[in-house]
Amino acid sequence: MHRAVGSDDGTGVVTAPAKPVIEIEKLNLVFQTPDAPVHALSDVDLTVNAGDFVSFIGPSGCGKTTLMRVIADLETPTGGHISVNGMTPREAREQRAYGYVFQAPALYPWRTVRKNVMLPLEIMGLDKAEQERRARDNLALVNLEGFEKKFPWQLSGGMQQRVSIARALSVEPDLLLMDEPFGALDEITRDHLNEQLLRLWDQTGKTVIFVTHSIPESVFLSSKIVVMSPRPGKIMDVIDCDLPRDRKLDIRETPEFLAIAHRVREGLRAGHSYDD
Ligand SMILES: Nc1ncnc2c1ncn2[C@@H]1O[C@H](COP(=O)(O)OP(=O)(O)OP(=O)(O)O)[C@@H](O)[C@H]1O
Repeated sequence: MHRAVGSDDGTGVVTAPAKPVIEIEKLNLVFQTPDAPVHALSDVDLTVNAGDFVSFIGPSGCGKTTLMRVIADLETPTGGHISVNGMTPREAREQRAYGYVFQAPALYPWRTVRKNVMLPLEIMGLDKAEQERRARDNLALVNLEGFEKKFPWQLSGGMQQRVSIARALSVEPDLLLMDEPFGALDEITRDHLNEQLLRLWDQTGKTVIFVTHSIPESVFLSSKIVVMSPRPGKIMDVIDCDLPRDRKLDIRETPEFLAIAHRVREGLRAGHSYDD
C-alpha cells in the first residue's frame, strides 16, 4: 500500500520529507474581454506535495477550473509564479507530466474503448505492443476489463468517465488533474467512483488535483482541501484532511468527517456574500 509522504506517520516509520510538486506564489490572472477585464484569480499561494490528493472547492465561477488550467499550461497567468515538478507549466506539459480528466468524458464515438485509451500513445509514437499493454493495464485499473472492444455509446456515463481516467493514466503521469469528473453522474454512481478513485490513488501514489462543488466529495477524497472565495478567486482556507487513506463511504457518518465538512462549509460561507 502506498504511504503518505511525510516525516512522521505516527507509527515510528520515518518517511521521506514532503516533496513539492506544484508551487504557486502570488498568482494572478485577469482575462481581457471586450466589456471589462475579468479578475479570475487573486494572489493565490499554494503548495501541493507529491502524493497529495488536493480538492479545489468553491462557488461557481470562482476560478477553480482556471487555476487547474494554469497548472496545465492551458491559461497563462498575468502575475506571480508557478512551477510544476520544478519546471514551468509549459515544460511540464511538453514532458507530459500530467494527465487531464475533463468534466465530460470527451471520447471519440467512432473509436473503441481500447482505441480511445491508445490515442495519446499513438500521438506519442509508442510502439503498438506498448500501446496495447498500457491500454490493457489502465483499463484493468479502472475495472473495465472485458469492455475493450465496446464503443463509448455502449457504456454508461460512469463507465465512460472511467475510460477517460484510464486514458489520462496511460501516459503514465505522476500528476492527475481532474476537473469535476463526476459532476454529471447520479449520486450512487458518483459514490462508487469516489471509492474506486480513492483506491486507485492509494495503489498508485499519484498526486491528484480535483475540482468539485461537493463538500462530502471533497472531504471523502482529499488529503488537503483548498476552499476558494467567489471571484476574484482567493484561497480562504487550506484544510488538512487526515482521515485514514483506506476510508469507506460509511466514514461520512463519523464525527471526524463531519467536523472537517463543517470547517469547509464555514470557509465557503466566510467567502460568500448573499446580498445579491
Ligand atoms: N477565457 C475566458 N475569458 C473571459 N473570462 C473567462 C474565461 N475563462 C473563464 N472566465 C471567467 O473567469 C471566472 C472563473 O471561471 P472558472 O471557469 O475558472 O470558474 P469555476 O470556479 O471553475 O466555475 P464552475 O464551478 O462553474 O465550473 C468566471 O467568471 C469565468 O466567466
